Amino acid sequence: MGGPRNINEVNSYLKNIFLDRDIMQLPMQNTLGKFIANRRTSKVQAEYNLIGGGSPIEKWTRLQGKQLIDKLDVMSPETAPHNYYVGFRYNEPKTKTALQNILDDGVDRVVAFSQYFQYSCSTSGSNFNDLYKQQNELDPTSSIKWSFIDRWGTHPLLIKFFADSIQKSLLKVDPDQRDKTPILFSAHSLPLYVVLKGDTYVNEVGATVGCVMAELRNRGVINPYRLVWQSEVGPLKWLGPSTEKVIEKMGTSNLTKNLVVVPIAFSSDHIETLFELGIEYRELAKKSGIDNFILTDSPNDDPTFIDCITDVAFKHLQSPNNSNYQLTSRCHNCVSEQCKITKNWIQTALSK
Ligand SMILES: C=CC1=C(C)c2cc3[nH]c(cc4nc(cc5[nH]c(cc1n2)c(C)c5CCC(=O)O)C(CCC(=O)O)=C4C)c(C)c3C=C
Ligand SMILES: [Fe+2]
Ligand SMILES: [Fe+2]
Repeated sequence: MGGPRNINEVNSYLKNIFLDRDIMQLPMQNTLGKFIANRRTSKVQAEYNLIGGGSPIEKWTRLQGKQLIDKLDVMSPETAPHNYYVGFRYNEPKTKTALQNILDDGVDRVVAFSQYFQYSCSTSGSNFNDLYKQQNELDPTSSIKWSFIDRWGTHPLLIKFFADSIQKSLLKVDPDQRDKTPILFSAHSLPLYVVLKGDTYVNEVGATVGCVMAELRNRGVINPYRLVWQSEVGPLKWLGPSTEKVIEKMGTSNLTKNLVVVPIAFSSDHIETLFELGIEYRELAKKSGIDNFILTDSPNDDPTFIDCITDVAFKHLQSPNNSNYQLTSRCHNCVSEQCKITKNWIQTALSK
């Protein structure tokens, strides 16, 4: 996704999002997309101001990349030296910039590693579509051997990371209330038409939650849990129940005074965790009667998480075709010509 590095980049960042037909299809997209972006700019700028004046997503992604390659050099000397390049979708450093750097460095073997754990056409799919377009333009003779890591939402170390951080958070609840405290898994929502088209994201987020809860049950944790959806934006209908409404109701109906909230679909901190959950919903919870609102840490540079991405990359390098039969299959009702072209390219790239 990427994020604005300062508030002057917010408007162009939002325009890039709302003009991308892979993330949102609007009538008269060129006009309506720009209109929504312009109308949203000052509100979003104020939110970025509250989290330090820009998104920390690049800082975290670079820290993750650096630690990943250092570990890989030791674990997989036969594929060393490893390097990492950051390719964001809506702000610099974009995929085009990353690819230009890759070509300038004379690299001939690249793994496109999506940092979304769960696959959606609106996120990883949009990035792979953009990657196809950029490589077609900058490297038309295909000097690079590509392979792809598209989803890893049930990796055992990812599950361990979330289970550990939930257990750590539950310790912040009084022992007599601890077992009753609800665990609220919150993921970025999708417009309903994307879900109905057959996008696999919702199922994949459910699978992550299922594995985390199975791990916690194994450890004797008996708390109730729910999966809820955050960050709706624009005029479409979105998948619910919404994180905001569930928090409010849990508080006003006196269901609980303690709540553990787990951002389950983000690999690092940014506006959706730091502002929306950490500031906006924390205040809402307080107003609604929830005194103890506990937000679990994002993966960022947590050692278990770094071990997780390293293991995902390591196993992939040993067997690069691992998960790609799923990647080359299309949504049941996908009508995007670009998805078809990209998936054909991926199939061809893999058989090279
Ligand atoms: C799993 C992650 C994400 C999904 C799924 C997703 C879908 C999605 N997002 C929008 C629109 C916006 N997203 C915005 C910010 C944003 N989104 C994600 C992740 C997912 N989006 C992240 C990590 C971020 C934050 C980036 C940062 O701060 O560094 C924004 C901009 C902020 C705002 O205006 O609130 C928009 C807009 C749509 C339409 C969509 C599904 C189709
Ligand atoms: Fe988003
Ligand atoms: Fe698709």
